[in-house]
Amino acid sequence: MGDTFQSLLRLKKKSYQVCLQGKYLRWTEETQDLASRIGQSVCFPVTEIVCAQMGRVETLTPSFGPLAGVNQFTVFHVKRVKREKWILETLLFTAQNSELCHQWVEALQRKIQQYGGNRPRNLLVFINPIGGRGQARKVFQTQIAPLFELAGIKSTVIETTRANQARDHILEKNLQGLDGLLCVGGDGMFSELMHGLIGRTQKETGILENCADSALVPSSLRIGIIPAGSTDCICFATVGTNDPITSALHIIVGDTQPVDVCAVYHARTLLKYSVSLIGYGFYGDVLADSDQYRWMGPCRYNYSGFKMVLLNRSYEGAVEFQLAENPQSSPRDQTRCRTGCLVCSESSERLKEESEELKDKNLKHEDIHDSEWHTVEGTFVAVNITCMCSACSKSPDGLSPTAHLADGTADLILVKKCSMLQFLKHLIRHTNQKDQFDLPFVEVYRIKALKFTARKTVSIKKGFFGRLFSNQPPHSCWNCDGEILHYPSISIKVHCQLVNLFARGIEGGQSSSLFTC
Ligand SMILES: Nc1ncnc2c1ncn2[C@@H]1O[C@H](COP(=O)(O)OP(=O)(O)OP(=O)(O)O)[C@@H](O)[C@H]1O
Repeated sequence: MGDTFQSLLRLKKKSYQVCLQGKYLRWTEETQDLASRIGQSVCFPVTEIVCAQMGRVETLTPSFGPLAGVNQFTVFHVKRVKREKWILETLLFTAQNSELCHQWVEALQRKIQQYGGNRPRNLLVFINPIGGRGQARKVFQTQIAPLFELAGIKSTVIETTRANQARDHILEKNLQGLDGLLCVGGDGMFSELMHGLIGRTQKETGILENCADSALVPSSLRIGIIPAGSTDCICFATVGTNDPITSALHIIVGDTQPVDVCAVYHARTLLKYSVSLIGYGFYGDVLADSDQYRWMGPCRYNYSGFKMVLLNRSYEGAVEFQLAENPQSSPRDQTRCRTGCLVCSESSERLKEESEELKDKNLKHEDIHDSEWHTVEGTFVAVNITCMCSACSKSPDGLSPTAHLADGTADLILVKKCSMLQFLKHLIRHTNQKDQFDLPFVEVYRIKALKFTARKTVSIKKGFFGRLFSNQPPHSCWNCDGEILHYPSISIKVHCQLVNLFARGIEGGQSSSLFTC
C-alpha cells in the first residue's frame, strides 16, 4: 500500500479516518452509530489542492506563518460555489502529534508534485492600470498576489504606462525561465499578450508570420487572464465567469486550454489576430461611433449600439468561405463546448496526426486542406465571425452559443438586410433562451477560412433616424476584438489551437469537486 497514507485526524471537532490514495484525498467520519457503521465520506482530487502547510495558516495574514497548533496542519483547496465560480477553501486538520502532521504535509506535497506537473512556478504579470474601472492594480495586490505567494508562485509585475508595452516586451525581452504570461485587465490586454507571444514564437521558429500561407506554430508558454476589463469576453468563454479569484485558482492548479485563433489579412498581409469577435457592419459601426464618446466610459457602447440600431444600416458585399471539415459539428447542433469537449479533443488528435503526415510527406498545410469555396452575395446588416462563443455578462450564451474553443473552426453569422425591428429581435435573442439564428434573415455556417469583398453601398437617407443623424458611408469597418480595422476587404484563416490559456473551458453539469463516496 505504498501509494496510500492514512490516519485518524480531527476536523471541525469531529474524528475522521483520512486517506490519501491515488489522486484523491478522502475522509470518512468515525461514527458511533452502529446502524450505519460508517459515516459519510468526502473526497476531492489532489490536483485541486493548492498547498498543505504546518500549523493553522490564514491566507490574509501577511507572512502566512503558522498561527498556533503544533499538532495541526492546513490544507488549501479549490471549492466550487455557484456555477463556474471557484473560491479557496481552508481545512484545518488536528493530529495526535506534530510528527504525524509533518508526515501528512509531506505526503500531500509529494502528491501535488506527482499529479500537478503542469503548475507554473514563475510568471510575468502585466497590469493595465486603466483597464475597465481602473481596479487592476488593487485586484492584483489584494486578491491575487497573496494567493500566488501561498501557492509558491513567483510573479514579476510590470504595470504598463502605455498601450502595446506588454506586446513589445514579449516580442523583445528575455523570457527564459518563465512558465507563463499573465495580464490583469480586459480583452484588449489579452490581445496584446497574444500578439506578442504568437509573433515571438514565429520569429524564433523561422516562420513568416506575415504570410497568409504560413502554418503558424503555438508557443509553449501559456497566457493567463486575471479579469479587470469592461467586457472580459475571453474569460467568460474559457472559464465561464469573470471572477479574478477563479482565474487565479485555474492558474495555480496549472490548467491548460488550447484556443483557436483567427488571423486577419488584407492583400495577403497580416493585419491582426482575433479570438472572439470579428464584425463588419453593425459591430464595426458601433465601435467606430463609440470612439467619439470615450468620456462616457463603457456606457458608450450602449449609446452607440442604440444609435446604430435606429440607423439600421446595411452594406453590400460578397462573402466566400470554406466550410469546416467535421460534418457532425454545426452552429445549430445545440451542443456546448465544455471542459474535456470531445469535438476539441478529436481536433487535438487530428492536429498531431496531420503534423506527422506533413513532416513525413514533406507537404504544406494547404496540400491536405484545400476545399471548396462557397459564396453568399448580398446586403448585410452584420457579418460576424467568432471562434469562441463570445459570451459576456449581457449575453450569457454569447454570439454563437455552440462555437468550440479548440476545433480549428469559426462560426460565420450573416445578418442580411432587414428592418430595424427585425434586427432588434435578433439582438434581444442574445440575452434570452430563444435561438438568435432561427430568423429568415440570419444564416450561420461553421467555417475554416473566409474572404470578404466589400462593394460600394449607395447612401440612402432612410427614414426619420437616417435623416436625423447622417448619411451612410459606402463601407463599414471591421471590429476585430474591440479594435478598428479600416480595410473593408479582408481574408481570415482559422489557426487551430494556436494559443494556450490557463483555463479548462466552462465546466458543465458538475457543481462541486467535493462529493460523497
Ligand atoms: N498604461 C496604459 N495606458 C493606456 N492604454 C493602455 C495601457 N496599458 C494597456 N493599454 C491598452 O488599453 C486597452 C484596453 O485595456 P483592457 O483590455 O485592459 O481594458 P478594457 O478595454 O476596459 O476591457 P475589455 O477589453 O474587456 O473591454 C488595451 O488595448 C491596451 O492596449
